[in-house]
Formats: sequence, structure tokens, C-alpha cells
Amino acid sequence: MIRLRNVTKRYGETAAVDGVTLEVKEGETVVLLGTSGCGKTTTLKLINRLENLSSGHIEVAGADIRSQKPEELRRKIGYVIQGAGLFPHYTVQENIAVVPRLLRWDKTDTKARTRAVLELLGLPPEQFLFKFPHELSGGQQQRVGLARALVTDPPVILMDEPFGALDPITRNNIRREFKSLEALLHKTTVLVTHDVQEAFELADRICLMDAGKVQQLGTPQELVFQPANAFVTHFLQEHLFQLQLQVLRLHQLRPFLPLAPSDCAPNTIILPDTANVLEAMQRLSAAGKPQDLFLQSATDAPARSASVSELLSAVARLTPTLRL
Ligand SMILES: Nc1ncnc2c1ncn2[C@@H]1O[C@H](COP(=O)(O)OP(=O)(O)OP(=O)(O)O)[C@@H](O)[C@H]1O
Repeated sequence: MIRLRNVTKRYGETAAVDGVTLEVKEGETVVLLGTSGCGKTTTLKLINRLENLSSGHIEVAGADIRSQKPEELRRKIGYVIQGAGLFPHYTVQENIAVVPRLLRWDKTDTKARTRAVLELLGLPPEQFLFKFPHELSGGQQQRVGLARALVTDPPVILMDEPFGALDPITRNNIRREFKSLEALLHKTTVLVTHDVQEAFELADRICLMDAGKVQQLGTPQELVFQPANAFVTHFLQEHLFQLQLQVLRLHQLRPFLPLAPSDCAPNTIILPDTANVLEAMQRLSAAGKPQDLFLQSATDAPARSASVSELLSAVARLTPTLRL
């Protein structure tokens, strides 16, 4: 759906983006991750032509971006920026209608679609349509920003630090909601963040950048267990144990876990074996007393159960097998 080939952007002598090759498949979420100044935002802006390429090629939906007018290209792309970027003197309704108005949509259609998209994002229209941005919380503003990007139902969404301006708790909550949003499920998405946790939570694949170059493009599990070079190892080091637990699914631990007893204790925590190990640990520790976890499987594989220590020792036995 989006293809970057050997993309470079120079500002004078500096290459902000330096020979980036990257493909984002239809329906996939790729997260551009890296420290400040590594070229994430510039890469995003090259895709929707807010910046022009110095060299290389970018295709969106099979067509070279330079073969189409920027307005035409941007019709296929929703863009969400940090701090939502709402117009302060426009109401929520007017903010969301900006693009439909440019596209000369029928007013009744725009209103209906605006209401639908607000509902989708958990903002009851009767309560929010006529509010101004300063009357909204940061999280609500962010959702309006997302509504604005989604209102024309574009196949591609670009997001630049969409949760960057929020406090950590709101950020976590919105991120969780956002992940389960039906409206975003099938969109081809490129999201920029410098937050490692956020990248690992949201990405199908992560593109880790440094100094304008791609250091590794891979699934979260590949980055953790098969880092491409010393930079990747060093970048993830601080969070490594948590990331390992986050990328491992319970079903991967199956061979190393005891068979469940035939009678499941009444206070057992039941989780599907597609859940990640971190979630399982969090559930077990939140219980406040020793409990067992029961793994529920969609297949008819024999049932497994585990205590915290059994989970940890299964992780220790599995992880060496995942390294190159
Ligand atoms: N318009 C510009 N003119 C000159 N240099 C620029 C311009 N835009 C970006 N740069 C430089 O290009 C490099 C990459 O910037 P970019 O904004 O893409 O990084 P980033 O990874 O998104 O950083 P951040 O997380 O801080 O937003 C930086 O060194 C920046 O100073």
C-alpha cells in the first residue's frame, strides 16, 4: 500500500532521511521509532508530500506520489499530528468538516458522517459537536483530531506522536481504546513515536531509525529476540525484560508449562493463550494472593495452567530458542 524506495531528504548538507526503504502492507500498522531528530517526522511528511523528496521513490496505493496532485494524494491519507492541531476558533463540528468542505461534500452528508465518526470514537455528538477545542480535555482533543482524519474514510492514516501531549495515564487509556477501534483496524497506518512501549503495543512491525537510516525493520518479536545490530540492542536494553514478556504469547510457553489439573480451582485466572505474558503476569500480581493461571486455547490442545514462578521459568527456557 505504501512503498518507499531509497528515500532521501536533505536539508543543506544534512540528510534528515537517508536511503530509507520500507513497505507498509495493506491494513498493516508500521511504527517509526527512534530518538529525537532521527528523521521520523520527515519520513511521514514525505509520504503525504508536505515535504519533497531529494531522491528516491514513494508509492501510495500503487501510484508514484509525484504523479498525482498533492490534494489528490492527501484525499487518500488521513493525517493526525501531535496535540491534535485543531483550529481554536472552530467548533468540533467545524474542525471535523474542514476536509469534507474542501472536497465539496454535501452538507447533510458531512453532518451525518461527522456524527457517526464522533460516536465511533466515544464522543456523543449532542455533547461535543458545538464545543470549542479549549473546552475539551487533551484526550478528547486527540480523539477529535482522529475523527477529523477518519471522516473521509481514507485507506491510509499517518499519525505523528498522536498521544504525545497526553499525561501517562490518559495516554495508556487512549492507546488501549485506540488499539481496539474497529474504524482503524483495516487502515494502513504509519505512526511516529519515540516511546518504546507505545511502539511495541501498537505495531505490527517497527521501523527503528537512527540518523535518518533504518536500523531494523521487523516485528516486535524480531526486534527483541533478533536485534539486527548493536544500536538496536542498546536502544531496547533498558526495557528489554518487559518487552520480552510483552511480545511473547502464552501459547508459545505451552511446551514448558505443566498440564492443568482436571478440576480448575475456583479462584483461577483464565486467559486466552493468545494473550501476552506481561498481561498474564500483571493479572496474577494484581490478584494480591498466589493464584494460578489457566490457559484457554481455541484449539483442542491439552489445557495448561501455571503459577507466576512456573511462567517465569517457562520464559527462561523458551527465550534462548528465539535468539539467532
Ligand atoms: N525544515 C527543516 N529544515 C532544516 N532541517 C530540518 C527541517 N526539518 C527537519 N530538519 C532536521 O532533520 C532531522 C530530522 O528531523 P525530524 O523532525 O524528521 O526528526 P524526528 O525523528 O521526527 O524528531 P522528533 O521526534 O524530535 O520530532 C533533524 O536533524 C532536524 O533538525
